[in-house]
Amino acid sequence: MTPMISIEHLTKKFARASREVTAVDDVSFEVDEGRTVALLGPNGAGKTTLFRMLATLLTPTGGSARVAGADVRRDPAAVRGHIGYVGQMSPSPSRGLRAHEEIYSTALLQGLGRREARRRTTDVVESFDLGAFADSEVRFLSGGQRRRLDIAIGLVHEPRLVLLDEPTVGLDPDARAELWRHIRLLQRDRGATVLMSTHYLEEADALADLLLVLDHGRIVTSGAPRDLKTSLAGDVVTVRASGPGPREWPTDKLRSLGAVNSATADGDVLSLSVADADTALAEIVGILALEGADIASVHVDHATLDAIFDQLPGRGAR
Ligand SMILES: Nc1ncnc2c1ncn2[C@@H]1O[C@H](COP(=O)(O)OP(=O)(O)OP(=O)(O)O)[C@@H](O)[C@H]1O
Repeated sequence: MTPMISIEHLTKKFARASREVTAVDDVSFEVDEGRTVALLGPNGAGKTTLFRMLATLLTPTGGSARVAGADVRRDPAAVRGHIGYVGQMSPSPSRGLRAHEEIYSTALLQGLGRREARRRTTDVVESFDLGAFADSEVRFLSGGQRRRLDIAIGLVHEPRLVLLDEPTVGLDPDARAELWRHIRLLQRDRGATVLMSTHYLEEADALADLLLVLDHGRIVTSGAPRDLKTSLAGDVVTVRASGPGPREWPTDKLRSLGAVNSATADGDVLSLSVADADTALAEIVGILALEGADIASVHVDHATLDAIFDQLPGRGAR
């Protein structure tokens, strides 16, 4: 099956007065239809440049990018027909247009007939809860309202590939939750493929089934959120003993378990580093029970994506 996104050795250099900047540096990856992929990376990592090349708004300096088999350089019109792109910056509104008119005119521009354009406009106004300001002129909308409108405009023609560059920036918690729900529906009900960038790790964790971490234009790590967390960070299990008296924790036995990376004891407290607490906990508690340990509490700190980010090369320098 043709992948929805196929990128090979994609490179973009910008010529600046004094030097050349390589914004995207020999990036290759594929995304199958129906997946949700999050691009993570610090400011200036190259995320927006990558999106803009996929959206045919920037020409690559080297390598290739294809969307549903269509090449961004050779067949930009076909690429545009497949994608909905919501950039970081809102396009300037057409003078005097109201929110629902802006959506409708975009639907017409995308080649939909009038009746279908009207139906889809009503659909997105409803699903993005834009009713309260659908009749307002676009230039009078607040930043968050404008963001929701941009997203509705990007989705009105029901694209197969949705490109969302930091979609939840500026949204209040309700609007953000609503957008999360929408992204999940896009994937579940319509089988859409989503490529999104975000600075919110919990957002990537909640929505994406693959994370690509970009730094200085290159992919520095990639994988499913759960795999990255267990392989790079791991969970910490803390066990506290109850009652007074000296403790003899069975640290050697615990260390011999495949799932346990390390076990250290300090008085009443035993600390274990494990790849995945959900699967390791039963064995750990089983050994402690066999050894007659008096357990007062067991606490699990699940690995977070922040921990992975802290480990990335050059992280501390920024
Ligand atoms: N039009 C341009 N001309 C020159 N340099 C550019 C241009 N656009 C981007 N760059 C440079 O390319 C690099 C990557 O920028 P890009 O906007 O793609 O990063 P980003 O990961 O999207 O950052 P952010 O998280 O801040 O949005 C930066 O060094 C940026 O200054």
